[in-house]
Amino acid sequence: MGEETDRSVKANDTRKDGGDGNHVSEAVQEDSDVKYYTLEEVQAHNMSKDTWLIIHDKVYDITTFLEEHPGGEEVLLEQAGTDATESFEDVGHSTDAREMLQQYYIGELHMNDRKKEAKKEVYITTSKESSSWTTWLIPAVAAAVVGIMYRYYMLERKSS
Ligand code: HEM
Repeated sequence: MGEETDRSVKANDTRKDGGDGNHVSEAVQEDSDVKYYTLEEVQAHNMSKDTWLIIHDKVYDITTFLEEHPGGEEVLLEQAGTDATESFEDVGHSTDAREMLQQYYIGELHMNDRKKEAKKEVYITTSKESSSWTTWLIPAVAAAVVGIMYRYYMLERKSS
């Protein structure tokens, strides 16, 4: 496994990318212990003696788990070296199964190889916008004032 260790990109190894070392971003420094693997590297581990797969952009070495998998070794080998997120989710694995994943975690899929998720629409609500209670309270108070004035006006007219 020496080869992939050498090729794998360490999160804080920015100098490799031609950086001058002065521009190491804080976000990258935070998880400097995390190991990043390219899709190509993961794909190389596609056999029963050496089985990696990707689930939700995390890389797992499940070689020792193959025989233990309640769903059988076959299904895992079919996914070996690939992104198995969809198949994993399709089965509807239990919370226990999800917790088991941690034991086999070896790193993260490199950012460049991550599937671009459909852009999530993010709505930022400011105090001027609709969620504020003032949006309905002000018209309600205005309507009540107009109603009261109208009643007074009618009473006034009747009495004169
Ligand atoms: C390391 C990753 C995986 C772990 C830790 C894992 C774990 C488990 C566990 C604990 C179960 C028993 C049922 C449950 O608790 O949900 C199970 C069942 C199963 N798994 Fe996985 N699994 C993994 C990956 C996969 C993948 C990638 C596939 C699909 C290709 C798969 C297919 C199945 C199937 C078909 C069953 C049997 C479901 C049934 O009989 O109802 N698993 N798995």
